[in-house]
Amino acid sequence: MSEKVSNETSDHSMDFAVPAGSGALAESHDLRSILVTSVLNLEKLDIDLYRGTHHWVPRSRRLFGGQIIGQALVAAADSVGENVFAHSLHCYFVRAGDPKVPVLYQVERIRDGRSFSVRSVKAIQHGQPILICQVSFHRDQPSPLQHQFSMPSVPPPEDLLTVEELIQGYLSKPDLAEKAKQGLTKLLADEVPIEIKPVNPPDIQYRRVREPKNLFWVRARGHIGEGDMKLHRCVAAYVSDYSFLGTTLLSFPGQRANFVASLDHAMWFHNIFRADQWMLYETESSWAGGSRGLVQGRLWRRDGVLAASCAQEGVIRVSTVKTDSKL
Ligand SMILES: CCCCCC/C=C\CCCCCCCC(=O)SCCNC(=O)CCNC(=O)[C@H](O)C(C)(C)COP(=O)(O)OP(=O)(O)OC[C@H]1O[C@@H](n2cnc3c(N)ncnc32)[C@H](O)[C@@H]1OP(=O)(O)O
Repeated sequence: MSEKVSNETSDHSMDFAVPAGSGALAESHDLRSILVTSVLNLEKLDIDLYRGTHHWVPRSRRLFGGQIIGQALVAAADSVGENVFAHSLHCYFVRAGDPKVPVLYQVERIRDGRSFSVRSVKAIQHGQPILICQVSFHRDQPSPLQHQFSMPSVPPPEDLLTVEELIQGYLSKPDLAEKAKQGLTKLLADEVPIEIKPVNPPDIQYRRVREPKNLFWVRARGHIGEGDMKLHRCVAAYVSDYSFLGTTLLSFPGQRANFVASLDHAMWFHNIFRADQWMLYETESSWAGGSRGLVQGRLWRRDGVLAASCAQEGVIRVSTVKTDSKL
C-alpha cells in the first residue's frame, strides 16, 4: 500500500502515557497497540479457520461486540489479496459471547470477481454461531465522482480531556454519591485499549437532556504504524462499537439501561486512515422505540476526510430512575 495518511501532530509521548487505573496496559509500557499485538493477532488453525482470544471484557460479562467484529474482519481479510480492502461489512450478533473460552472464526469464500470479493464469517463458541458477518472487499479503483459531508468543527484533541481525566475530575467532587463513585472507579480500572476525548463531556451530576448526538475524538492506544493498512479497518471495527449505542440514551437521562446489547453492526469504509491517530467519531440516534435503538456514526480523519460510516441497532431495556439523581 503506497498511499500514506497525512501525519497528525504526532504526540507518541501519548504511547507512554499511563492510562489511569489500567494495570496491565500501564505496566507493559508497550509502544505497540495491544489491539494489534494481541486482540487482532489471530491464531491460524487451518485454511480459513482462526482462533481469537480476549483482552477487555465489558462489565456485562458478554464479549465486546467490537472485538468480535474486528477479529472476524481480520479472518476475512486474510483470504483476499494485499491490495484488496474491505469496503463494507454487515453483521448480526446472534448469541452472547462467552469470555471464558476463545472464539473460532470460520471464513467462507463466497465469490471472487475482478473488482469485488465477498466473504462470510461465522464466529463460533460452544459449537454455535455468536456472530454472522458478511464482508465485501474492493480492489482500489479511481473515480471522478466524489463527494462527502463536511466534518463538524470541533476543538482539536490536544485541547480536550481524556475520559480518565474527566473521571478523575468527577471523583474529586465532594458531593458525589457513593454509588456514582463506585461506578466511576470501576470504569477507571477498565483496560479498554482505546483513548477517548469527548467534545461535550457528560454532566454526570445534573444529567441534562441532550440531543441524541455525540462527538468524541478516538484512537487506538499505542502505535500501529503503516506496515499493514488493512489492519486499521479491523481496529476501526473494534473502536466503532464502543460508546456507540449509548448515544440513544442521551435524551433520556432519567432512564437507566439494565440491558444493552448490540444486535447488528454495519460499516462502510470510504478512505484510507490510521486508527492509531485521532479520529473524530460523530454519532447520532435517529430513532428509539420498542426496546430498541438505532444509531448512525461517521469516523472522520482529523484532516476532514470521511474515513468510515457505521450503523447499528441494539436492544435497550430500561428501568426509570429519578432525574435529580447523582448517579
Ligand atoms: C463519550 C465516551 C464515554 C465512554 C464511556 C463508555 C462506557 C462504557 C462503554 C461500554 C461499552 C460496551 C459496549 C457494549 C456493546 C456490546 O458489545 S454488546 C455485545 C454484542 N452483542 C451481543 O452480545 C448480543 C448477542 N445476542 C444476544 O444475546 C441475543 O441475540 C439477544 C439477547 C439479543 C436475543 O434475545 P432473545 O431472543 O430475547 O433471547 P433469549 O435467550 O430468549 O433472552 C435473553 C435474555 O433476555 C431476557 N428477555 C427476553 N425477552 C425479554 C423481554 N421482552 N423483556 C425482558 N427480558 C427479556 C430473557 O429472559 C433472557 O434473560 P436471562 O439471560 O435469562 O437473564
